Amino acid sequence: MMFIVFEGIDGSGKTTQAKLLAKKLNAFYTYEPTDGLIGRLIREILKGEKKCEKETLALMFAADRVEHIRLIEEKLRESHVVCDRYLYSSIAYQTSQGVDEDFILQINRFAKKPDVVVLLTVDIEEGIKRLGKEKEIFEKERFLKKVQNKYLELAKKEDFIVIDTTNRSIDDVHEDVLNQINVKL
Ligand SMILES: Nc1ncnc2c1ncn2[C@@H]1O[C@H](COP(=O)(O)OP(=O)(O)OP(=O)(O)O)[C@@H](O)[C@H]1O
Ligand SMILES: Cc1cn([C@H]2C[C@H](O)[C@@H](COP(=O)(O)O)O2)c(=O)[nH]c1=O
Repeated sequence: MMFIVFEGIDGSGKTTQAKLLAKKLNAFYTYEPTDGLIGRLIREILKGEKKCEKETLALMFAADRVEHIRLIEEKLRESHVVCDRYLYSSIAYQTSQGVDEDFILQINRFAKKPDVVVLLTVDIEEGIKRLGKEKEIFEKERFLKKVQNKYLELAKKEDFIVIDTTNRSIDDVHEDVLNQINVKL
């Protein structure tokens, strides 16, 4: 069974594409931050309702992931798993916040390596337009530019599938995802 991860900046189309792929493969769809105890607290911080140090937030994402990996491993016994954000979100977003990369890698050293990572990119302005009005703390143009650059750096090192979604329909991107995943397998 395959563990497939979707990554990309806010508004790049991850949730849309991860759900379409999961449906196509009859796979289990899941996401981070999770709906668990720690994931719910993280979402309050992302909305700006609560505040903490950036290192504390990095630790919370890692703790949420520890819990999540149990579920992923259980599901992988019976089906493919498609995960909307994972470890690479921590590397891209938390280093862009100024957290030390080695610290992030250390606290995530338990993380199971995915079989395939699909990085969706988008023109930053288009991505922000797709998100509508309610903004979370990371949904700012300059910050997302930095995050996308970090993702592209990781993509080269880790051999991700990279698909640009700018000015492309959801169906067109979905076709591309299917074709590129087939090539990888
Ligand atoms: N290729 C596309 N063209 C136009 N709109 C799109 C495209 N893909 C997704 N959208 C729309 O953009 C919005 C955000 O999409 P989606 O939730 O999939 O992005 P995301 O990357 O998961 O965002 P976030 O990280 O903020 O959750 C949705 O309204 C979705 O329908
Ligand atoms: C897993 C993870 C997520 N983030 C950030 C990225 C996004 O801005 C939000 C999650 O929002 P989404 O709309 O559900 O995609 O959290 C992060 O900074 N670090 C992480 O590890």
